[in-house]
Amino acid sequence: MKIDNDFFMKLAIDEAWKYQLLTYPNPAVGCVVVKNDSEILAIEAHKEAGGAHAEVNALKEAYLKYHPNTILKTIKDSFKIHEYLIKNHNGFFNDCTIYVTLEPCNHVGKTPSCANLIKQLKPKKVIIAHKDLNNVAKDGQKTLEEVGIKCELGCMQKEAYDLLFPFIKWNSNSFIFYKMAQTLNGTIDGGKISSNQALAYVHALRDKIDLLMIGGNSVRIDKPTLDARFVAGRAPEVLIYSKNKVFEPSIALFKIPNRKVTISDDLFKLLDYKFVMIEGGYTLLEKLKEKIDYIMLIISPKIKVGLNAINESLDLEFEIIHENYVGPDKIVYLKRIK
Ligand SMILES: NC(=O)C1=CN([C@@H]2O[C@H](COP(=O)(O)OP(=O)(O)OC[C@H]3O[C@@H](n4cnc5c(N)ncnc54)[C@H](OP(=O)(O)O)[C@@H]3O)[C@@H](O)[C@H]2O)C=CC1
Ligand SMILES: Nc1c(N[C@@H]2O[C@H](COP(=O)(O)O)[C@@H](O)[C@H]2O)[nH]c(=O)[nH]c1=O
Repeated sequence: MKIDNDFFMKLAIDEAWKYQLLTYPNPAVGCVVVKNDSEILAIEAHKEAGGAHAEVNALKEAYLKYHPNTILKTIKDSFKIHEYLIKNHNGFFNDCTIYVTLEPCNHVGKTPSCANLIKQLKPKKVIIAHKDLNNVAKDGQKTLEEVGIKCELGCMQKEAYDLLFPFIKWNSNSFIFYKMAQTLNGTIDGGKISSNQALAYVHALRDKIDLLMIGGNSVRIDKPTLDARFVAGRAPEVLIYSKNKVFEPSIALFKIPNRKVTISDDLFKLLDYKFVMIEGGYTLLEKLKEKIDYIMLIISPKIKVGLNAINESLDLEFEIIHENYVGPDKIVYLKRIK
C-alpha cells in the first residue's frame, strides 16, 4: 500500500462516514493531522450540528498527543478550543499537514471559522478534497493562501463528493434515502433482523430526519412504533404510502403523542421535506426506485428463511459508495446506476 495523500484522505473520508446523515443539516466532514509527513496525530470528524467542526476536533486531538495533560483536554466549546490553540500552539503545527474532506469554513456561524484558526496555526500544508459550495462558508482556501499556507484541492474529490452529496441535496431540495435491513441471504421480514447497535443507529437517524415514510402493508404486518426509543430521541413525522388507507388505529405508531402521521398516495409530498428516510422492503423499492438518492443496506451476519427479492421484478444496478460496520452488522451505501 502506498502511503500518500490519498491514503491519509481516505482515513478522513472513512471517519466522516461514521457520522454521515447524523450531522444534518450540516455536512459530514472528516479531518486527519499528520506530523512530519508520516506520524498520524489525529483522525477526527464533525459529529453533530452545533458541535465542533472536524478540523477543530482533529487539531485539538493532535495537540493533545504531545501535550496530554493540558487543560485543553477538558474544553468542549469550539470558541474556547480555537482560543486555546491560537494562544498556546507555539509553532506546534508548522511541520503538520492537514487533510480535510471539505474546504475549511470561512465564516463564523454556530462555531468559529476553521480557516481563521488554521491560518493562525500555520501548518505546512492543507490538502482539501472538495470545495465548499456554500456561498456563506466558501473561500477558506483563499484565506489560507493569502497568508502563504500551501493548499492542494481535489485529492479524492469523487469520494468526497459522494460524502457531501446529502448536504448538497439538503441545500437544493430533498435528500431521500431508502433503508433496508436484511440477512446474508436477503431475508427482510419476520421481526428483528439487525443487531441492537444497528437498531440504535437507525433510531439515531429517526431522531434526525424530517420525515419517515413506510408502505401500507408494512404498517399492517409489522404494527410498528417508528420512534427513536433506543436513543431516547424524538419520534419523527410519518408518511404512510397507501392507496387503501385503512389501518387499525390501535397500531403503536398512531399512539405517540404530538407526532404527525399522514396517509397518502401522493409521492410529491416527499419533496416538502428536506431529509427523508424510507423504511421499506423490495415491494416498496420497486415503486420508489426513481425517487431515491441513496440506499442504506444493513446486512446482519445471519441466514434466515423468509421474504426476499426473488418474487419481485426488480432489475437494478448500483455503485457501492461506502461500506462500514455498526456492531456486527455491515452497512452498505449504494447509489443506483441502472
Ligand atoms: N427489513 C426491513 O428493513 C423492512 C422490512 N419490511 C417488510 O418487508 C415487507 C414488504 O414491505 P415493502 O416492500 O416496504 O412494501 P409494503 O408491503 O409496505 O407494500 C407497499 C405498499 O405501498 C402501498 N402502495 C403500493 N402502490 C401504491 C400506489 N400506487 N399508491 C399508493 N400506495 C401504494 C400499498 O399500501 P396499501 O396496501 O395501504 O394501499 C402497499 O401495501 C413487509 O412484510 C415488511 O414486514 C418493511 C420495511 C422494512
Ligand atoms: N426489523 C428491522 C427493521 N424493520 C423496520 O422497522 C420497523 C419497526 O420499527 P419499530 O416498531 O419502531 O421497532 C418495521 O416496520 C420495518 O420498517 N429495520 C431495521 O433496521 N432492522 C430490523 O431488524
